[in-house]
Amino acid sequence: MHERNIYRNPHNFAELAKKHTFLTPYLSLNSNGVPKINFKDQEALRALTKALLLEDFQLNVDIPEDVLVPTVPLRLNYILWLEDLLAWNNGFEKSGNDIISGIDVGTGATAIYALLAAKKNQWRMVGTEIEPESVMLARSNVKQNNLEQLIQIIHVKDSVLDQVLENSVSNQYDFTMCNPPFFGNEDETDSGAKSRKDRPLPSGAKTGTSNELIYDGGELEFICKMIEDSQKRKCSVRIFTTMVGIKRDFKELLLKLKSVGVKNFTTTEFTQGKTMRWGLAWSFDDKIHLTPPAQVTQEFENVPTCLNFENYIFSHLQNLNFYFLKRMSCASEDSNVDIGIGQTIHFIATENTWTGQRRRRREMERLRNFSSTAATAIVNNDKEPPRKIVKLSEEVSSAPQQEDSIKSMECQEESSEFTATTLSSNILLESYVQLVRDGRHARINMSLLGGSLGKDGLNQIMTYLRNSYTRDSKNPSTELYQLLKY
Ligand SMILES: C[S@@+](CC[C@H](N)C(=O)[O-])C[C@H]1O[C@@H](n2cnc3c(N)ncnc32)[C@H](O)[C@@H]1O
Repeated sequence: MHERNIYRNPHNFAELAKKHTFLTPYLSLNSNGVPKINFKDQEALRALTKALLLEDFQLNVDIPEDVLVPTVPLRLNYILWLEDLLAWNNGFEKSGNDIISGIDVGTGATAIYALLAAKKNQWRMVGTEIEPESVMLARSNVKQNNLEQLIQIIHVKDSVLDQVLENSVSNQYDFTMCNPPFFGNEDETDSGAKSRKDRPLPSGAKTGTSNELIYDGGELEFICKMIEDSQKRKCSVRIFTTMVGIKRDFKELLLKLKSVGVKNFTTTEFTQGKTMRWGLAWSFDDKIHLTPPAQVTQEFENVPTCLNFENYIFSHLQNLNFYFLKRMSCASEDSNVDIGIGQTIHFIATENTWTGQRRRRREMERLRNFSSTAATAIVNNDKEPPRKIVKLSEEVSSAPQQEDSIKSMECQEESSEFTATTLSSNILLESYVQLVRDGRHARINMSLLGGSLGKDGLNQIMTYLRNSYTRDSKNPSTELYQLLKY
């Protein structure tokens, strides 16, 4: 189970039933006198799902008889994985009204994924569904939870992604998700040999109408169609994902991805008790992270409260002639990457201005002692990159991110003109730098986005920042240190 899944520890059914009394009739005692639920009883499963959604997500959901009863822990695993995928890409730098937006293909009568995503993360969701009855029930569940602002349920005809993405624009959706119909025909839905062997049913009761569970050709065919559709609409969605129920389907699915030109894909495992499912994610954008990006972290203790640490580090990076694409304030206690409260800077380095700094400083020191005129001449010959300490205005540190990015770029030296040619020609390093300040404790977390230097480059810059800070804190009369005091 995902490490953030709140259901990692066993449920306390007695406590749950005290608050949600409709669960009480389904409780019995095991041999140790501990309350248990019979997961093979569909009614009990339905009551448990309703109680968990109410208790943990304040979602009031109707699950009519004979429709698939979604198990909450397994569904939550998928949502948590999507959170990870988004966090590895810094949430695609959303802010304000520009919120995360996803599609749940085959949302079902309960619209469970759309409801969880909207309620837990305030993501904007479109749920697609082919069964008219399920569309009606899903809409009613959305309305009942006052989530119409965030969730739209679309009735699709015979299409997997084509119809919902028909009039979409570039990057309109951050992700798609899907729990595909599992079976190829009616016979397979009997919990007979084939289904047990290929896609073991959850150890609980078999629930769901035939139409919900069957697709001609089974999940393999459904996901292959989804992959084909994704190629046609590759610009509309950043990350396509689906659940996979039969492990051996991966072989064909990966071949299918290759056949449509996908190089960037990943798989994951979802487990809930004895039930095992898998996740498949792919993107046509090779810069999107589907696995955690390389990271380098440095902690700083006893940072003087009078020092504006974020601006201090930002100024150092600025003096290295980096290009700043964006600067964002972040306050995400709940975030997947535990970054607390602070700032994130997205930068690109196209020239190595950070190594050999100590040698340059010593050289300068020596020359200063020798003769100021001679020093100027020799330093110029040494092609010392232009240095300018920029005092950042309060406005820059607190302004909304779009303006930040422009202002940050305006703060650059003239020599750092930001052009597409420079960028594409020689990117040494592209990174997010997260700066977190908590009283006298500070943390810098750098995540690699790209560039020829890779993680080595991150380590070099972190060393440079650590050494600069150690030096400046021993000698707080330095110009930079003074300028960046509150
Ligand atoms: C296994 S159920 C998943 C339901 C729900 N998402 C869940 O996880 O509990 C698959 C759903 O996909 C729907 N479905 C089948 N073909 C579809 C299509 N082409 N487009 C959208 N939904 C489809 C079925 O009606 C069913 O509700």
